[in-house]
Amino acid sequence: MDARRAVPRAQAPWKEMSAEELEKQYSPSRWVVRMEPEEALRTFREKGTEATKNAQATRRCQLYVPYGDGKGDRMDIYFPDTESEALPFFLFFHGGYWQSGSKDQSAFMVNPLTTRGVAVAVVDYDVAPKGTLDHMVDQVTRSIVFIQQQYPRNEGIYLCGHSAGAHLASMMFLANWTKHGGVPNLRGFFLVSGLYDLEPIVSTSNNALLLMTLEDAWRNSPQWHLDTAPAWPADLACPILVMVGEHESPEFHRQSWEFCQTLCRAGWEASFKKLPDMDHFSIIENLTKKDSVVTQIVVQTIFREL
Ligand SMILES: N[C@@H](CC(=O)c1ccccc1NC=O)C(=O)O
Repeated sequence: MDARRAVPRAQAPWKEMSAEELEKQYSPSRWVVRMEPEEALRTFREKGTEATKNAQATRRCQLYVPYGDGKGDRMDIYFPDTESEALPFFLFFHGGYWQSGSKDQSAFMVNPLTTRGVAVAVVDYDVAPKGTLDHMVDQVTRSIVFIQQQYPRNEGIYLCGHSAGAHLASMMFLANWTKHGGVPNLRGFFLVSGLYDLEPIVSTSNNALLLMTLEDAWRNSPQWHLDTAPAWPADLACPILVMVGEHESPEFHRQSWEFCQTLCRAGWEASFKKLPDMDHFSIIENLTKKDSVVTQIVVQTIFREL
């Protein structure tokens, strides 16, 4: 084999795929083994909605908190029973390919985390077609600065994103915090089933509402910009967990693995975790259970840091 051809091929297997195969690789529900795709999506929405209703009925919370002037700049904050502002904060950014999902169906982790003394903020952002990728990245940045300003005594801000939300959280490695008026006390990242190179998605049906150009995809792909990112004021030792389910497509595995390697090369303390038996949706559904592997990983990471 010609070695000069072998290298780029090995780096971008998706470039060799048919349109049909690419579409399948970037359709997470088609890789779920425990049920049919439609049922997996419906179950995920139902469990998220139920967990949110339950969280709002049982926890001390503030709903529709504005983190900016935009109509969509809203978050729900859930608190532990202890009346203190010196808490760790866990910020969750939902998935849905930047075009669906909302805070109202995403409060999966509230009960297990607030019980352990962690405040949870579930953040809304303007999904497409209303919002562009750049706007969503800006909203996520502002939501984090807002928490830092509201709770300056926090014991660490932990970001968790699922899928498209993991992408938005990972864009924070490129953020210019001084421009946004404050350096947040970021202490850890949980990147679940995320996308870090958006170029393959441009030519899939996921782009029909998003309408991102190749240039938008490039600008918003942390995989390609970590080396040249502005120096980060936060402690580089903060843990980053890059997680993916066993039952996800080879492209989702590759995206997580390669991003984790890029983070490590850039000096971050990143680790890759393939969760056995999990798929794109069950990973997050398991955050409702205090004893699940994924909840344990989150809790142990937060409390090891404190
Ligand atoms: N059309 C997608 C839906 C999807 O990917 C998704 C749905 C809910 C929450 C996260 C998702 N994925 C990425 O953001 C699928 O085939 O599964």
